[in-house]
Amino acid sequence: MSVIIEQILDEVKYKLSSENQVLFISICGCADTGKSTFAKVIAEVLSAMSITCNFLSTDSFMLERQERNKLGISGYNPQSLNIDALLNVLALLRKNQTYRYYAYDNKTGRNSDEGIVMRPSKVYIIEGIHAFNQQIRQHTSFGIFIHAEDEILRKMRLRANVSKRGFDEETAGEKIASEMMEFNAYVLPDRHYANLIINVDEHYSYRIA
Ligand SMILES: Nc1ncnc2c1ncn2[C@@H]1O[C@H](COP(=O)(O)OP(=O)(O)OP(=O)(O)O)[C@@H](O)[C@H]1O
Ligand SMILES: O=C(CO)[C@H](O)[C@H](O)COP(=O)(O)O
Repeated sequence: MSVIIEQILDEVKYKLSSENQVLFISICGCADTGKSTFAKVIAEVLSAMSITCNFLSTDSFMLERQERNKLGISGYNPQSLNIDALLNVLALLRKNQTYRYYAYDNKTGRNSDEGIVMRPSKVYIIEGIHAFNQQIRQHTSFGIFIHAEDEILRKMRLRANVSKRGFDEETAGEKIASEMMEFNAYVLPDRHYANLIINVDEHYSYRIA
């Protein structure tokens, strides 16, 4: 992991010095591959080096779970994303404006009522299953895709459906097959846009692909 973080740090430092503006990094990949955990680690390491960094999940701009279920779509379906709201936020952040957002909570399937204030920073990490959306890509300078074999992705989802989402063992596996079909159709093809592809295993061990 530390070698990967070092590579990302080098890239961030280079981009910050050459682009001289707010830097957006994106982290994309299948559900539960550790994107938000990875984003937090990068943000902490950068902050420790006095490079201010915040992160934002595209989940916070998706239809809530109940609405997706009503439409019969998973989060991977682009129809689930409020792209205009997300683009407005990126425009605000680029102008160094403070922004309050309502984070999506996988346990409740809803956005939290309590806002999180995001203060201006030099680097923003946009992480989530829509982080490589075509219109988001226009704003990002460096894209990371976290990937694994299909079987491992299913295992991770099953485990997180219990531990992170609080589903019971019986319902935990119900939607995985249809969700994976939408992941393969809508998200996976965009991995080609990544500057860095990282493979993850079921123990959250990361290596550069
Ligand atoms: N390095 C790690 N070591 C151990 N467990 C981890 C690690 N990274 C993530 N996890 C666990 O795996 C689960 C998924 O992680 P996380 O929420 O970061 O994934 P994600 O890709 O952001 O998910 P989402 O689909 O909500 O975007 C969580 O329960 C988290 O605690
Ligand atoms: O959208 C997803 C997959 O479909 C992602 O897992 C996202 O984190 C939100 O999903 P969920 O409502 O299933 O917790």
